[in-house]
Amino acid sequence: MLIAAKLEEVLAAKAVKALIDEAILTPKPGLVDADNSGAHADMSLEHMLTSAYALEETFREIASISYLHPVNQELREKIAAIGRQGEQTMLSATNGVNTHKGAIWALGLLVSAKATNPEEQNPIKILETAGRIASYQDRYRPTSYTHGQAVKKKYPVMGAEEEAQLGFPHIRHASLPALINARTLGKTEDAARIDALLSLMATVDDTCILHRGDWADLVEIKSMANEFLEYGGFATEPGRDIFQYLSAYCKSKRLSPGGSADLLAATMFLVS
Ligand SMILES: CC(C)(COP(=O)(O)OP(=O)(O)OC[C@H]1O[C@@H](n2cnc3c(N)ncnc32)[C@H](O[C@H]2O[C@H](COP(=O)(O)OP(=O)(O)OP(=O)(O)O)[C@@H](O)[C@H]2O)[C@@H]1O)[C@@H](O)C(=O)NCCC(=O)NCCS
Ligand SMILES: Nc1ncnc2[nH]cnc12
Repeated sequence: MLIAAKLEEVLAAKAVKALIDEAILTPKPGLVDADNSGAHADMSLEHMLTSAYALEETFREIASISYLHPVNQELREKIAAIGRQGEQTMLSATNGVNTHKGAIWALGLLVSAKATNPEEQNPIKILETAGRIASYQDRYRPTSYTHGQAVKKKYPVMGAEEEAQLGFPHIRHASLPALINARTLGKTEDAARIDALLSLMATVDDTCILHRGDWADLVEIKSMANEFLEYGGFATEPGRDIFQYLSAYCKSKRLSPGGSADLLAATMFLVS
């Protein structure tokens, strides 16, 4: 078994690598990538990378506090405090740009889950443990109103919180199988990751999309992402065409699938 100090380093490095791999994956519809900033006027690749590196200490602290810790209310509240501090670290590093709030949440929970039982290798079990941790009430949660809360008042959707509490169903049923299938089919790693991202965009009720856009936008984006996958992705001309159309749609309407991007990073953390 890895000793605690080494485990902290390994898990924090893996979480940061997942954030970097997600940021540099190119092309991505509506998201910041190595070519452009997608639907974002205030965010660049530099913001994403600076934020990722700044968060290493946050993930290390989460791993350290979670090491062999029982899954209980105390653990939930300890990592919530570190996660909230991590959000401040992110905002300081990016001059106030919200690059990774959802990713701190998802990856923070996965780092914690893995550290509670370092022997566990099965991604599904790690997701289940993360779901159990997320299901304890966070009694010190600030009362401030978030975009996710505003969206959930308007539409009957699950946001980032429910996604985690249910053990990340979209990772289990969409991105993890999509990534593994694409690798098995011999696709390049970038093509496999793009398939995984689009499998999330085809299914996730992304509160980032619903906050900037509306229900019709979410339906349209899901439908185009589905078509991309059905056409065989970048391997076919109709697949490439629909990807261009989806990217143009997101950019012209300022729509960003930030929640799907976070879940892709979480997927890569599990099966790097
Ligand atoms: C419980 C929390 C998840 C808070 O949840 P809530 O829904 O209240 O909070 P939000 O502020 O809306 O943030 C949730 C972020 O999660 C991502 N996301 C969205 N939809 C989903 C989904 N269906 N499944 C999974 N993840 C999802 C998304 O993050 C990305 O988008 C961010 C930018 O989004 P947004 O704020 O809307 O846009 P801005 O650019 O800021 O504004 P505009 O320009 O549009 O005006 C970006 O950061 C991506 O990461 C959502 O934003 C949880 O966060 C919490 O309580 N944390 C406290 C600490 C804690 O307990 N930690 C424990 C583990 S560390
Ligand atoms: N690549 C990306 N672009 C914009 N928002 C994001 N949130 C997480 N990853 C992102």
